[in-house]
Amino acid sequence: MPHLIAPSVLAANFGQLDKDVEMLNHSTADWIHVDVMDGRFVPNISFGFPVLHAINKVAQKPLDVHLMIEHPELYIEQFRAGGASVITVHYEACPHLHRTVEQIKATGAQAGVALNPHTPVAFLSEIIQDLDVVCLMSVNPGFGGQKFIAHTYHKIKELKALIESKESGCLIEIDGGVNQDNAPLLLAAGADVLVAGSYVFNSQNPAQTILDLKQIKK
Ligand SMILES: O=C(CO)[C@H](O)[C@H](O)COP(=O)(O)O
Repeated sequence: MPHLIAPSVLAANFGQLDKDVEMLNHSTADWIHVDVMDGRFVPNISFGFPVLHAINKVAQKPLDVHLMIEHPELYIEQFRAGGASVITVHYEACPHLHRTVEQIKATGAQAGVALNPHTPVAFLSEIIQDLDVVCLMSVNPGFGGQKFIAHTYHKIKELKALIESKESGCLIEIDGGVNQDNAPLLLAAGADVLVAGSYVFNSQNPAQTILDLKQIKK
């Protein structure tokens, strides 16, 4: 399967979010990654429902909604109603992860689970068959523009082995500090979806940058 590119609108220009989403519509981006932060699970606050609705009005690509929030189970249906196609919750925020994953799937959305950099891949061994996406955080969540953490490569390999051993069809998504230098190595290690925020939106030509990431050979 060709890899997917999911630009993160956390790094978009807020004065022209609608124009940036229009640009993504006409680009080779596959998904639009929306980071939701609550100021509790992570030390930053980003989008809530009104912004998600505004993005969804313009977006013609699936919205990949990443919930960096405590108690995500309280809001799953609202995020789905706001246009989320993929809903990703954090392993570290979900004591009843199986129930929360079932709740996401019951809405018709694809279910993702994100792991912080320090969380072992093996913690997903009993739920990997139920997941559509595993998002490996390659920075500590909360902010765009951080430095990529290199031990992500070995987590990708471990996750790939777990997915194969359990015959799961889930995708491996990498989020944080992705750029043209590390993207080929991430894909070679087994990544399927690359989230990129500042690398795309701070570039001279974001659509071309997305195309360049898309055209990397595995
Ligand atoms: O939200 C994030 C961390 O919580 C991500 O880093 C963001 O989705 C991507 O931004 P960047 O490519 O600038 O790291």
